[in-house]
Amino acid sequence: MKKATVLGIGLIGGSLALCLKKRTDLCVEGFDASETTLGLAESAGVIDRGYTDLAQAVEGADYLFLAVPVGAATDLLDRLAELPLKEGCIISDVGSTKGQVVEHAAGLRNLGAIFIGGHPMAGSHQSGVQAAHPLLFENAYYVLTPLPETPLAEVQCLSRLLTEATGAQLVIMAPDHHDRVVGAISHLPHIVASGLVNQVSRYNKSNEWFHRLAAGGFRDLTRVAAAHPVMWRDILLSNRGAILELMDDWIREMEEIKGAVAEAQPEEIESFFASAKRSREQLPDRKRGVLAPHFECYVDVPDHPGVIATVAKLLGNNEINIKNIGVMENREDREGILRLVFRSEEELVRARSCLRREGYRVFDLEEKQQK
Ligand SMILES: NC(=O)c1ccc[n+]([C@@H]2O[C@H](COP(=O)([O-])OP(=O)(O)OC[C@H]3O[C@@H](n4cnc5c(N)ncnc54)[C@H](O)[C@@H]3O)[C@@H](O)[C@H]2O)c1
Ligand SMILES: O=C(O)C(=O)C[C@]1(C(=O)O)C=C[C@@H](O)C=C1
Repeated sequence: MKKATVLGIGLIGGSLALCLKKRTDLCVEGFDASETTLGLAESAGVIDRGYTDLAQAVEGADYLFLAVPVGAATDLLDRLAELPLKEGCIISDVGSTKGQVVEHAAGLRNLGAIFIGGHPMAGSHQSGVQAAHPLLFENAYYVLTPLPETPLAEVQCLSRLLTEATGAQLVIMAPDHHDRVVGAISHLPHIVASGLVNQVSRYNKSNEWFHRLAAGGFRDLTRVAAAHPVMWRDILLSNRGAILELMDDWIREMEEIKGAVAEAQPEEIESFFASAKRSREQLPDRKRGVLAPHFECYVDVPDHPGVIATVAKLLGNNEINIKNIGVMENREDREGILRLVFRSEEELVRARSCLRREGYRVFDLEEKQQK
């Protein structure tokens, strides 16, 4: 039996381990600095076996996946280069930045394995193995960043394994291209969200109404600011070049709108919002992509345990099979939204009317985006 070892069994490593365990016939082992994490992961069936000893964890492995904060990934690669890895072993990672780790791996003479950078474009503000989920990467993009000299056979082999295990859509990109694009759509927005939270929190120290009145808009806009500070520290430190350029552009963008407000220019202000509205509405809908499940609906549900089972049972009793079920997390402290996917339009139509009969509010994708 072939073996994959995931190094770092947190949100992403745990989710990947679950994917590999559920959808491939690999033996899936784990390495983590925390014994408690390994114990949790073993007892929840996330990994077959866990180790705090790196040499034991990677011995005989056909695949290694580094899923630690990006600052720790380069150290781990150095340690791996000192160990006898299995001939032909493929090493990948899941880090949010690619330039630094890919360059570091290429510079390691004795790595004794093929390194191919990777980054699943799905995640959450949560962390730790408790938040791991086998459907986390379903339909998401999953970027691989091989170098021109990386053997094609290994890229194809890794790509096939990840497609089968995660249900994600694999794409190939150059590391620096990845870092600029992801810098703009993930890293800069994270800085802006955290900056907003810090600014309001300073005001709140002398007047508690700032936090009390923080409603849907502020909460939706800043959800990601609750993420793990170490992970984000490492992301910023490993993508400094791209992030500094993006921050300059952001400051210019703010200066422009500040100027329009200062000069009381209604047309400029309106055009600032109008162009943002147009672009926001044109953002591609991932769920309508190549892997698109077309027969889906969304359901408002109260945020209490057992609600997924209740909905699944109701549909099951009416002989409607759910192909996929997921909880959307974008509305903190309010009722949740379940996303239900069916195999046919006929099942979708019957599910809608069955749920509505029971008093659930059911809506489609466009309505969900307006919420
Ligand atoms: N969270 C997201 O949304 C997201 C999405 C895509 C990619 N990523 C990337 O995935 C990686 C992991 O992020 P996460 O959210 O799963 O973090 P996490 O905090 O949930 O998990 C990290 C795990 O690594 C372990 N660990 C840390 N340093 C270690 C070391 N030196 N040796 C052994 N174990 C170590 C921790 O004990 C923990 O179990 C990061 O590189 C991050 O950039 C995160
Ligand atoms: O959804 C979130 O909470 C995330 O922060 C996920 C997110 C992102 O910014 O989109 C965060 C970092 C990863 O590298 C990839 C995905």
